Amino acid sequence: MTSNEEAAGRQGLPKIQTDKSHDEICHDDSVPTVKAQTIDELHSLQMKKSAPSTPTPDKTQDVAFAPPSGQERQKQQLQSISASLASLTRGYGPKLVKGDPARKAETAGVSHVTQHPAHGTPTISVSDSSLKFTHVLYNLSPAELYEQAIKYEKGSFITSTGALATLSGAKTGRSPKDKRVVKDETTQDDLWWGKGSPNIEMDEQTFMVNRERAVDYLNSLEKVFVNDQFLNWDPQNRIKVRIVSARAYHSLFMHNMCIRPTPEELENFGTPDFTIYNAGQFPCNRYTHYMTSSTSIDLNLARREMVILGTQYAGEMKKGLFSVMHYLMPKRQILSLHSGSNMGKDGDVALFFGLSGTGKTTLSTDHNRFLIGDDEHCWSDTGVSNIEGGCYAKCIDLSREKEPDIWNAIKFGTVLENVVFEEHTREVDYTDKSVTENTRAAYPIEFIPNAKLPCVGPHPKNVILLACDAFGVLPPVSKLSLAQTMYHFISGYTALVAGTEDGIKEPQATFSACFGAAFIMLHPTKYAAMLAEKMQKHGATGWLVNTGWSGGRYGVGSRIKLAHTRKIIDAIHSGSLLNANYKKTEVFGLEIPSEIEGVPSDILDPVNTWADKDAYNETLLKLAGLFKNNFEVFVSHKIGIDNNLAEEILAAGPVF
Ligand SMILES: Nc1ncnc2c1ncn2[C@@H]1O[C@H](COP(=O)(O)OP(=O)(O)OP(=O)(O)O)[C@@H](O)[C@H]1O
Ligand SMILES: O=C([O-])CC(=O)C(=O)O
Ligand SMILES: [Ca+2]
Ligand SMILES: [Mn+2]
Repeated sequence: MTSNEEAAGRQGLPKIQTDKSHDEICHDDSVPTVKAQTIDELHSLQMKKSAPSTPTPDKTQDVAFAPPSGQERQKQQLQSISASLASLTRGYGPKLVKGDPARKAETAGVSHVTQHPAHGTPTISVSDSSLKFTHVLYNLSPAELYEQAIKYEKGSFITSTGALATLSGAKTGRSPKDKRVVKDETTQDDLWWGKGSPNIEMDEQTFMVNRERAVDYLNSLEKVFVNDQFLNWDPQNRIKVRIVSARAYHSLFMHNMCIRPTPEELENFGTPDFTIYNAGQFPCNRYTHYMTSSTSIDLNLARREMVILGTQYAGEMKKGLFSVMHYLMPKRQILSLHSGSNMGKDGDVALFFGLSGTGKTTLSTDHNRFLIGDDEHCWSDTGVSNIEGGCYAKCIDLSREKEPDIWNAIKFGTVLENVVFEEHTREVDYTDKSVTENTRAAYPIEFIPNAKLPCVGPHPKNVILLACDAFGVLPPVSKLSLAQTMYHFISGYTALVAGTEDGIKEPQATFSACFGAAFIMLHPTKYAAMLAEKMQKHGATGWLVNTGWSGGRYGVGSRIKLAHTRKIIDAIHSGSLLNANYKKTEVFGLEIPSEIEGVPSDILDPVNTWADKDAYNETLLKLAGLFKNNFEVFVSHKIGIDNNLAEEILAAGPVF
């Protein structure tokens, strides 16, 4: 107190007198006090250490047969991660310690591992990197990842519904032109290369240069996130993946998108089958051979590794792993598919194929059916299995009324990418495209109330091909012959409307083989042949559903109402559409129904909805021409199904 204040006090308020006449001690409240003597002790009481999830070995057991102790297992785990992060020139990995570097008290007692060169002589540190420790944040929980993101990553906020809003940085979509695949003796013959292929080659040496760059970057950090998780719900064909990343956002994204191991599964995880090094904040070196920008997404199938430099868009990890599955699964006679999948109460399964934005997630998330998965599946001899453990929904113009299950899934634990929210209330404005049109929500599949867990189902009954036709000439629904299904599957038509692929802003017709050419590794006809064989064997019916324009092309007509598309899909699922009356359209030769419950009949034949019939015919022929041009490369290609079908497929395209 200053003397002025003292003076003011003396003049103003009366001096407080404490009554010391009573003997009792004065308590400021009546509740019992905490058991801690110091603040640090109090804080140490707040958090319980996680209990070990497997019993500690019985001391009386023979030591040789005893499972490793908790400490031993921790050490093995760190050794495995250190090996993952090893620089290939130095031959050994970084010194690791588990836990958050900000919580010194917690990490101090944890054992650390150093891996020295094989010859075993004591090493004299010749580089600064071998003097430092890297903290490993291993399979953190969503709550822990939220804290990491909010504390350390600019642009991380909790929205009013509890989701974690994040920014993916300069890239808000995938960069297919920056994808590279190592061409070696094996992949040279196995993979699809050249015109139309997504696999742009790089050599082994260049891969190593980029790998070293990513690993050095990650090792230079104080801490890295490591996720050990699974892909594929089919237990016989499960793949173990490790994701090393620098951002809590990336770790939470993959926590949601891959299958989450139980504590027991995690303890017995062992060596991963595939590892991603995500150094997305750090660019590749543009002077490196094969590099055409600062972004590089590199896949090395022989080493079972992927390196990401120069893009923080999390979808690269998801779709990078999907590419890997597109290689590994067909080797086992299992078909990998860019499709959603759901199942009715009677066990009828539907697949939803389609390029980005055509409705796989929206239409497979159906309140009346069980969701198996929204984007990536396998079709094996035993049925369908989801590759992933979560969904990745487009959020632009999301509404509670039209997509209630997706709306409700955006809660605590969900990653919300690139959305705009109100500064104070943190309410998200889903119509706002200020950051990007490709706003996304990534959530665990359990967030959908009627998810089918485990995410597997029997053989599909319906195969629905979705196309968002910006020309407005494809019918809202057509029933396909097997040959037509193959023709449209190989064509993979849509008109891209939004910017999922970086740089595409204006709508434009796209053909992408197997409805996902960006991710396939083998020639499209290999997947098509497998699909034909499976559909034939299990008696599945193919459908083409236009979720795009009606009443004119983009700019003139409007997008088909989601409510109408849902009615069409309902009629496919129930089997009622199979028995409707059909007529064949001109040019594309598509079978279209005359009526569907809940859908205005006049929209079923697109010619009815166009005011200008000449414009309709002109546009129809234009689109048919685009189909024909696109299919030319496949005409010379032998489609490895029986010869009759191969010829039928060629004849199943537009005739004009
Ligand atoms: N008639 C319609 N049918 C389906 N979707 C529609 C329709 N009209 C508008 N939409 C909107 O189109 C978008 C479809 O996106 P969705 O997330 O389902 O794409 P996707 O096929 O899953 O793509 P990706 O592979 O990129 O995840 C949603 O935003 C949905 O609200
Ligand atoms: O990969 C992405 O960014 C989103 C997606 O599902 C797709 O494009 O098919
Ligand atoms: Ca999707
Ligand atoms: Mn997709």
